[in-house]
Amino acid sequence: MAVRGRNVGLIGAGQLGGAIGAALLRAGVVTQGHLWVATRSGPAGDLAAVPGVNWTTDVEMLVARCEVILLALPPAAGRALRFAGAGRLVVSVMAGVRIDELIAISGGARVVRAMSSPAAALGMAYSPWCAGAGVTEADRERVRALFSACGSTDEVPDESQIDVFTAITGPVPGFVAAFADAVQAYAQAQGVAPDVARRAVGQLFHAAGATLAGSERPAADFVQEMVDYAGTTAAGLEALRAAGLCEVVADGLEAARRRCLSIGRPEG
Ligand SMILES: NC(=O)C1=CN([C@@H]2O[C@H](COP(=O)(O)OP(=O)(O)OC[C@H]3O[C@@H](n4cnc5c(N)ncnc54)[C@H](O)[C@@H]3O)[C@@H](O)[C@H]2O)C=CC1
Ligand SMILES: O=C(O)[C@@H]1CCC=N1
Repeated sequence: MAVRGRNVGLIGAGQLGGAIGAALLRAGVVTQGHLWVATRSGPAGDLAAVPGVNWTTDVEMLVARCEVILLALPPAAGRALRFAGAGRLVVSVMAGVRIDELIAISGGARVVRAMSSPAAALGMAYSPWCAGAGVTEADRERVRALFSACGSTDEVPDESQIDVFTAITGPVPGFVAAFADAVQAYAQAQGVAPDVARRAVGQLFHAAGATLAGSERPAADFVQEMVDYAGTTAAGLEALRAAGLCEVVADGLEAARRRCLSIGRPEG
């Protein structure tokens, strides 16, 4: 295993860091006793209940002991951080913090800018990543091992794509919850009881997610099949297209992507 037996340091154990830490331990990518976690105030979140985690508030001590450092702090706190990370693999999941900033934070060149999501706790996150120039092939294997424990993962060639994925796959349930809420509100407006509407929407998105995730086919194929079927759903899909669904979704995701460029910065 590319990471097994090595000390891994996690800075930040909140919504995302806690989910990633739990995923690494559950998958055995990091063995008990080899996970060091730094927070502002010691043991925190779900990880606090996990045996064998080494807790600290001393980032430098964590860095001194660990070969791989995961940064899961808020962007502003991350940008303010400095540690002696030269010679270590540093992997960040902080929104908007660029590779050049990670080099300044860590003092090293083996930096990876990534994105993940709290779905890592379920082993269902999507974790894209972009490697800085100092990252070796062995480092790439370690990054794949870390993020395979969280769900699925891809290396991308251009770090600007990490902003795109911060918008799309960072939040879970994220924008899908907004669509589900609209569906539930429609059902309730038609007289369906809230608990029935909620159960129906939960099952719908569970089944739809499993269908889409279990196929290599583009989602457009599934849409076209329903249009070609020319039944009730086709009428609804035509109405959604006419109302500009794709454009509205793109506008929302673009607003989130643009926010990546400013979040946690003095002007942001
Ligand atoms: N929550 C989410 O759904 C997602 C979050 N992210 C990114 O993950 C990062 C963490 O976000 P969350 O987990 O939601 O934040 P959070 O607020 O839930 O947790 C932040 C953690 O960082 C620790 N921390 C803050 N400053 C620190 C410092 N100076 N030294 C050591 N520890 C420090 C806190 O003690 C806490 O454990 C952010 O950069 C965010 O953009 C990315 C994708 C999804
Ligand atoms: O909304 C946020 O800022 C964080 C980063 C991506 C998902 N959640």
